[in-house]
Amino acid sequence: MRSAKDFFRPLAVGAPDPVREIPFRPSRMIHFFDPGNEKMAAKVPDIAPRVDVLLGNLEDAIQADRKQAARDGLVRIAKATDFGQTQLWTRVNSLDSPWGLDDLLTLVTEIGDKLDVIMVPKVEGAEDIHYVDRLLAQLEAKAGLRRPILVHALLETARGVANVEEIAGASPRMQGMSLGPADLAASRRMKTTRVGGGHPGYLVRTDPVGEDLTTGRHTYQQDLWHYTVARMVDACAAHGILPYYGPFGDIRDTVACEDQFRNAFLLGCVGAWSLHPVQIDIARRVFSPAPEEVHWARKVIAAMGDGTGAVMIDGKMQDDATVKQCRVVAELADALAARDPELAAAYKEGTE
Ligand SMILES: CC(C)(COP(=O)(O)OP(=O)(O)OC[C@H]1O[C@@H](n2cnc3c(N)ncnc32)[C@H](O)[C@@H]1OP(=O)(O)O)[C@@H](O)C(=O)NCCC(=O)NCCSC(=O)C[C@](C)(O)C(=O)O
Ligand SMILES: [Mg+2]
Repeated sequence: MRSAKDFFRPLAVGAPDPVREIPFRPSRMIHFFDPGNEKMAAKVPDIAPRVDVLLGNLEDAIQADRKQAARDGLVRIAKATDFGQTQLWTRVNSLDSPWGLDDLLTLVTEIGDKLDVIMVPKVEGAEDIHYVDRLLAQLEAKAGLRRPILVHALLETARGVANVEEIAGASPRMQGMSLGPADLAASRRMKTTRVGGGHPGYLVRTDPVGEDLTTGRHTYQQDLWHYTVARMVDACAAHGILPYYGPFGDIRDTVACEDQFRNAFLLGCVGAWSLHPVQIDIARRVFSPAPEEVHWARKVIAAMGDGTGAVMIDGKMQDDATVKQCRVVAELADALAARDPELAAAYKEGTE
């Protein structure tokens, strides 16, 4: 482990200084697209202003013989597009694949000035982040980049989950983490065949009434991802980085997608992935606090003065801890309002 004194030193001569804090930028939806797919690529100019993050995916879901086309497509699109306030991310191929090294070499050299974050899949431990950290520093120096590219880890192996805290703290570049439920399920030998979401077999049942075991007993489906998301949220919060729910593969089931996203939002995640245009507005709705919540939070903050003591508002006790929760909601609302004029108006209404 590096000494605390060296932690914020560049890892290559001429590389930009690492950031000391991860800036909070709205990232309610990380919209995935295949940069080698002409139909999807053609939609980029329309989609870019509607999403917080646009991610050119090079890894899974891109066929082996289309990897080069996807990489070249991303370079072309990044050079030709003005993304405005929208962040540009990529997911490179895994570090043990035949493509991961060339992805990093090409992208940092060609479009490093446009890329905000590189998502690294199948991160197993701090050693994977250390490898990427040094390589990025070398490439940034070579390309003459002025700001460091940040790194996002995909938590999708059992070993990655076991090492989640050390991954979160492995480098000042660590921007955040997403849950990768499909690979994680396989790695854990879970018996699901889905990409995220629940399963009807994972449930609890109410106790029997009398001798009859079969009737009058309600079942409640449980959240398969609660444990992992909660661990990821704690690891991220402890290291000042941002947690995200990942993909929801049942594109048609917009209702369950919204539920899964909302669970993650309530637990502390700042966003989720959209795999299809239909999921963009779901993520926007879920990861933007409701105007009533924002108005309530501001009311509590105003009533709590210097933030200490206890007061009663609408029959509910408020104190030093509730005002902190309210600040989380109000600060998120301010950050989102600065990006989204419709939200700014909704958050303002009723407060004047
Ligand atoms: C699901 C698919 C095949 C359905 O694609 P489709 O063409 O069958 O759907 P559609 O409803 O017919 O599409 C309508 C229109 O929207 C376009 N379109 C469709 N999707 C997009 C998009 N994302 N961005 C931009 N445009 C899109 C599509 O091209 C079409 O255009 P058209 O009207 O001109 O014909 C398609 O949406 C897709 O490929 N999405 C991305 C999939 C992806 O990135 N998967 C990897 C992430 S999940 C993952 O990796 C797991 C993880 C984390 O690693 C782990 O848990 O382990
Ligand atoms: Mg995966």
